[in-house]
Amino acid sequence: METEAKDAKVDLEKRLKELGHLLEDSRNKVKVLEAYSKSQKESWNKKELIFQSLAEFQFGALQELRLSSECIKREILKAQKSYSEEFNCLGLKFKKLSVESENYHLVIAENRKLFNELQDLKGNIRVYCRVRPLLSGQAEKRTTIEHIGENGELVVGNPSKQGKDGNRLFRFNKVYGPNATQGEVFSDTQPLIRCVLDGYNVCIFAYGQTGSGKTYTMTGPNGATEEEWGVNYRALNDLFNISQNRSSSFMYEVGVQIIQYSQTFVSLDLHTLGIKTVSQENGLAVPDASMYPVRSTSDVIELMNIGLNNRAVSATALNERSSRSHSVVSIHVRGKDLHTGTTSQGNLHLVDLAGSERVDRSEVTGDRLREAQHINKSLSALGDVIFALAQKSSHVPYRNSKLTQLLQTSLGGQAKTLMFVQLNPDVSSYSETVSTLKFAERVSGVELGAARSSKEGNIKELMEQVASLKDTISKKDGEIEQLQLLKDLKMHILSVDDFKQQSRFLKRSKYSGGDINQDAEISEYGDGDREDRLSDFSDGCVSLGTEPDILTDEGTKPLEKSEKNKVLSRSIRKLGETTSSVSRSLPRTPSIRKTAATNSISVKPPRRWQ
Ligand SMILES: Nc1ncnc2c1ncn2[C@@H]1O[C@H](COP(=O)(O)OP(=O)(O)OP(=O)(O)O)[C@@H](O)[C@H]1O
Repeated sequence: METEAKDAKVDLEKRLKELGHLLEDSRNKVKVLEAYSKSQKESWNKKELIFQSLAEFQFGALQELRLSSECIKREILKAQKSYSEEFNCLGLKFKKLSVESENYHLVIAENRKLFNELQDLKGNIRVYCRVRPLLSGQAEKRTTIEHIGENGELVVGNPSKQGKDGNRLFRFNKVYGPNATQGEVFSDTQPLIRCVLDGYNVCIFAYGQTGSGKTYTMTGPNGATEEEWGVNYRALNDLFNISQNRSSSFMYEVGVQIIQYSQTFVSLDLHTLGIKTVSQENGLAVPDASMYPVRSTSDVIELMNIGLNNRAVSATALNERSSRSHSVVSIHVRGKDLHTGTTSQGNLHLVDLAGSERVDRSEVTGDRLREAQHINKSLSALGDVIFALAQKSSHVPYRNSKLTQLLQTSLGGQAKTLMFVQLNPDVSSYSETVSTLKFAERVSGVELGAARSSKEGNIKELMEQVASLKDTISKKDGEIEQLQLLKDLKMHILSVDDFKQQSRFLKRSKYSGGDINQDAEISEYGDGDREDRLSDFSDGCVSLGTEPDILTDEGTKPLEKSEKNKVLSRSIRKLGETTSSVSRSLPRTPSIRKTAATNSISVKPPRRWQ
């Protein structure tokens, strides 16, 4: 038992020791845990502080946000208010605009008419003279041109006579010196292009000795840049640009015809002249006389280039690239007014004539000589045709020729014609220069007789026309004022209608215990006053669009129909007087007639042209 007790004691001591170790371990663990929890606590405290400051910061930011959102709300309300005010204002302006736009088309039509009249006043044949510069090979030579005036004067000096005795003065509508650019030359032609779109025929010729710059003026130099473009390209560009700008009110169809009068035609008699194209003669792929629909300048240029490349050209001693044929580019424009449905047809003919030449100087022989003689013959025939037509002679030579027919349309009163007279300033060309100028002087002299008399001799007639134009403008102003008044009346009547309704409502509310002051306020606008104002308007005006009731002194009851009609007819009569006096005072203009069979429009020229 003692042994057992000893063993048990040893066991117990052993266990005690183990327990002591365990206790020690636990104490250590407790210490570690305490340290850990302390550090955790510290970190939590730190985090708490951070959160707190963050929360404070966010709270502050929130406050700021709230303030700014209130500010924004206020701003939005303000903006909304100002928007609605602006919308109201815009609405009013829009109303005004819509009224004005109704008159816009009338004003545009009037403007077009006045523009064409202005062109008429300038005469239906204009002759512009262009002196080309001396070319590099001619730089040493002397010029025959002594003076170019601002108003179309040109003085040419005879190189074989000394001093002023050899000088000769010519007068044209305009003379361009050697430094004139292609753009400057076109600027005076430009107004005529608009006429084509307004249904007129316009014919632009270039005439002059070989090598004097006809092709340069009409087309430009070979491979021309946009700056160097001649009248043809610029005219087409303008034509398409203007038609594009008018596309909201007009629809245009443009067709092009290119006719090359080849050199052989002159050997046929001009009597039997048919349109012969190079293609028909040489089997080349060039446009014939049929019409090609086109949509843009480049379409036309493409066609013209094909024509140009195949134009009969050859070198003479005077021009290394001389045109041996007449070239006519005809642009046919059919327009339709989208508002009225009326149609019009205008044509633009661009004619580059073959150069005239003195056979001995151009050193041509054989076939070329025959050709030159034919060209000269055809140009002198052209002169005869122009004079016969311009002088309204009953005997027009070469009546059946296409060129004569073209000229007939151009000079016969329905068209505006422009002739570029080209000059080579070189002294050796003096005699050709003088004969060209004499030809041009005859052309401008014959037909411009009328135009010039309106410019110089008949200043009185011109003054009268200007005065009547001014009169028309002031009448138009009056009309606009009337229209404005009508608009005001309409607005006024609408507000009176509102007022009527309001008044009825308030009267009703008076009996049902409405505000007496309000009624007193209403009666201040008394019916008599309203009637006065209305009768002021109804005397001078007629209603636009929907017809408002015309009020009697009861204010609410419309006038009897007959009475109303009386007021209206009085107003219409008054307005009619204004418009008829406007139309009476309008100067003579081409009248547009609708032909029943074709439903197309023919433009009757003013009498001065016939
Ligand atoms: N205003 C100008 N500025 C510069 N060069 C010009 C001008 N006018 C003509 N020329 C030049 O003069 C030469 C002859 O011009 P162009 O071929 O146009 O004459 P043309 O009258 O058409 O001749 P033709 O009747 O023989 O065809 C060309 O080399 C052309 O480039």
